[in-house]
Amino acid sequence: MNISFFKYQGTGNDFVMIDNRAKTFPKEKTDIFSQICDRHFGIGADGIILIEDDENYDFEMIYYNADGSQTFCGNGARCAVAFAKTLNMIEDKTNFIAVDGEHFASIKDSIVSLQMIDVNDIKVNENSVFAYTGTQHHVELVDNLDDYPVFNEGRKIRYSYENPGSNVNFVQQIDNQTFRVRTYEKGVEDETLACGTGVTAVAIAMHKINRTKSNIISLPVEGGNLEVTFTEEKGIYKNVFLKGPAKFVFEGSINI
Ligand SMILES: N[C@@H](CCC[C@H](N)C(=O)O)C(=O)O
Repeated sequence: MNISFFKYQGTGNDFVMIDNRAKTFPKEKTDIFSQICDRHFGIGADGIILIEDDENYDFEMIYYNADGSQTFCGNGARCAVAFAKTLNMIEDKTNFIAVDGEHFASIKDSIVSLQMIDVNDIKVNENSVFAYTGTQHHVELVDNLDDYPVFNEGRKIRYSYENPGSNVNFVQQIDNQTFRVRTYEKGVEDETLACGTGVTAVAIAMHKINRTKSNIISLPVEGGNLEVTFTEEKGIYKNVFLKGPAKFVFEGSINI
């Protein structure tokens, strides 16, 4: 079967985007996701996104990690918005639906600002914070992020959470509103260059534990820079926005 695809990246978190409005993509083939995402034998990507029509929203975004598991993806959603615009499904603003609920987003000059779900599932532990931002995130401050063994430590922590586990974000504070982040992603089972739901969890966690009083947080990641803004009311984080670049890389077709 020949499948047309478009490759996008958001701060180096990379995705294969498929226009599945005709519903021809064989989602039921469980190994298709790992085949396509394989960086040697496939196209290579952290995940795959299907764009489908929806009765009540501009589109539905369906996200699969490289191993075929399904969840929400912040950078993937920002890329989905850029892709939907090139498909002429939206103009500069959109309401779309994903596995964690509805999202609003706007796009200007390849910068996508994405509204995330309200965040109220936050647990402060002795040396870490857990936050659910559309998917599971462990957040931990470390001293020297450059030399930190993100893969080995991330993998251990990822499996210390009950199924489906957790993504793991290691953080270094740079100033009173800037936090550098490196993330081990479950479902990719590796460090990625950026994680949108991850930096959202970091921004909220750092506010929650009083590392910052700002509600505009800059988050340098391995693949660029992201920004998270929010309001906080009685411990619930609302109006949470993730902002950063989302770019087309190349298009093609693959025989699978
Ligand atoms: N990179 C993503 C998160 C993708 C999902 C994650 N691997 C999981 O399984 O929870 C992002 O930008 O949010």
